[in-house]
Amino acid sequence: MTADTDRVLFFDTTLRDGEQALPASLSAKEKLQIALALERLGVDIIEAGFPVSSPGDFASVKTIAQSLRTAIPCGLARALPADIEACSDALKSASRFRIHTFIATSDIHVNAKLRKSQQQVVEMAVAAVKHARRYTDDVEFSCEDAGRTHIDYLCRMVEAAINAGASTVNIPDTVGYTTPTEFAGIIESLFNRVPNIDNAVISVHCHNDLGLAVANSLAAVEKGARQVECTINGIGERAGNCALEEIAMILKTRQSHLNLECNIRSTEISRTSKLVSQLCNMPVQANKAIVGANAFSHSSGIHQDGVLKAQNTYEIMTPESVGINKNLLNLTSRSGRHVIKHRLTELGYQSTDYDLDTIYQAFLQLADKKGQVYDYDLEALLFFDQQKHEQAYYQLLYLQASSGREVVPSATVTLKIGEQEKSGAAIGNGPVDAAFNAIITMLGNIEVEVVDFKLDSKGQGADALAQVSVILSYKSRRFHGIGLATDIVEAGVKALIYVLNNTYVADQIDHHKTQQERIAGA
Ligand SMILES: CC(=O)SCCNC(=O)CCNC(=O)[C@H](O)C(C)(C)COP(=O)(O)OP(=O)(O)OC[C@H]1O[C@@H](n2cnc3c(N)ncnc32)[C@H](O)[C@@H]1OP(=O)(O)O
Ligand SMILES: CC(C)C(=O)C(=O)O
Repeated sequence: MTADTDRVLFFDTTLRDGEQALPASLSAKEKLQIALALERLGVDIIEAGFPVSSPGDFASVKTIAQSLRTAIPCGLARALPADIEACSDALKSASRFRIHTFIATSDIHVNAKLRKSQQQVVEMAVAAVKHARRYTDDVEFSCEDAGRTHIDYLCRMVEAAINAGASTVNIPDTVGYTTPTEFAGIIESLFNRVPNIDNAVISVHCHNDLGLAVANSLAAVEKGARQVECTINGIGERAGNCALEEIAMILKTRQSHLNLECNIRSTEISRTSKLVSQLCNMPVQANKAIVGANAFSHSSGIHQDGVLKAQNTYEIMTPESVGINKNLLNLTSRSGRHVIKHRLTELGYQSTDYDLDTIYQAFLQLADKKGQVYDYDLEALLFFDQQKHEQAYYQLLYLQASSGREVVPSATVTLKIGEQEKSGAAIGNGPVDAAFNAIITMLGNIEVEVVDFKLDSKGQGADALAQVSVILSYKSRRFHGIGLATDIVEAGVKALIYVLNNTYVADQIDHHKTQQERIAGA
């Protein structure tokens, strides 16, 4: 395969380099599922495995080779006849396929690992490429650890591999050692010094040991490399490989600057990333570029306001472009009024339904306690609007409750009742009961009876808001009140105070009526 000058080929090695580093191996069915997803994503070449390594890998490379329609299947082989033959056997049912053979070229690897001379390694490389060419025209040769290889020897290797028939020559930064300028320099030197370089596509395969895999791949592409080897979510040996989604979105987002194209259908990125993450049991960090849970979410008021006014203030690409439905505006204590209003509008509330400042203050208090505030929290705040009792007759000033195994539950409560402050303490069969007993004792000769108490969780998880609903019997009538808090005891006490205020208001109305009747009767 040859590359257009302005097109970068995507060689995905999720199933080979990525799979090497998994905590548990993938089943053949899972590998096929990933291969088909990669094809749908628009990957040009899929490295499906290392056929000589095990019967299982051989079989799964074979199945993938039989199943792909547009992507070219590829297998990896050391510069050894048996590896190359296994590769060819696994791939040969495909109408076209690539054999990828490699040998290390850095002094460290040649001397310490291969224990051969440079001349022997060149000879092995040439023999391997020629051997692979017996089975296919599409042969890729890699100079393992090229990033740490002396440039003169690297030029010699690349020239020899191309002469032997390699149509793609890959320059791996196997241990992620180089910096972008250095790596760009290596690629530039190869283009300047290798006489037959135009007869092959130059590829790069960068590892992420220093977090530079994507930067190094981009630097190489800017110097003329036209194939990038990458993996979904950047998985791979040690710190992983160049992340496909990142390099693809760089090419797309900065197209006018780079003038390069690729076949990747970016709207498939999110789906493919999730599939690989799930099947490989490799969670994606939230702040990972492109596919992290936070990649298209905004959490601070100034950003949220900006994005609501014009999305491109804080988004250089749209979530839709990578297959994500829409951005997320997280409600936290760093959020501002604009986003609260926006979210309430989305939830169907009109600005006349609430007082924004009041809701915002309640939201901040909750956000400081909870961190993230969800839609259901916001609706609960709006609906129950605890603030309306701020000037009420009964107000909660202090609450402390204790309970536990082998502990007698007790509570201390301070209330403002009219103009007076009153405190009380009591025990109960639980902390809520103790707090209720403390309050009811403080009421003196006002006789109330709790006839119903219901506890509900507003939201999911252990940090959900507690919502308590209390029905009180007072003067043969029933009164209802609701309380909402992150703390169950506080929610209960708030509900009781709410309902006590209702009884107080009822008394006032009765008193007013009696007075009116007296005036009318006089
Ligand atoms: C940079 C990379 O990611 S390269 C790919 C790495 N991936 C893998 O290794 C996964 C698949 N590997 C395997 O299943 C096994 O390692 C096998 C089947 C390939 C080999 O297994 P074994 O024969 O038991 O050898 P082992 O893995 O212990 O050692 C590797 C041997 O290959 C040699 N070797 C390493 N690379 C090459 C190469 N490119 N060409 C020829 N020989 C090589 C080593 O020098 C060593 O040889 P020695 O036994 O003469 O010392
Ligand atoms: C086999 C080669 C391409 C490799 O995986 C590496 O050098 O990291």
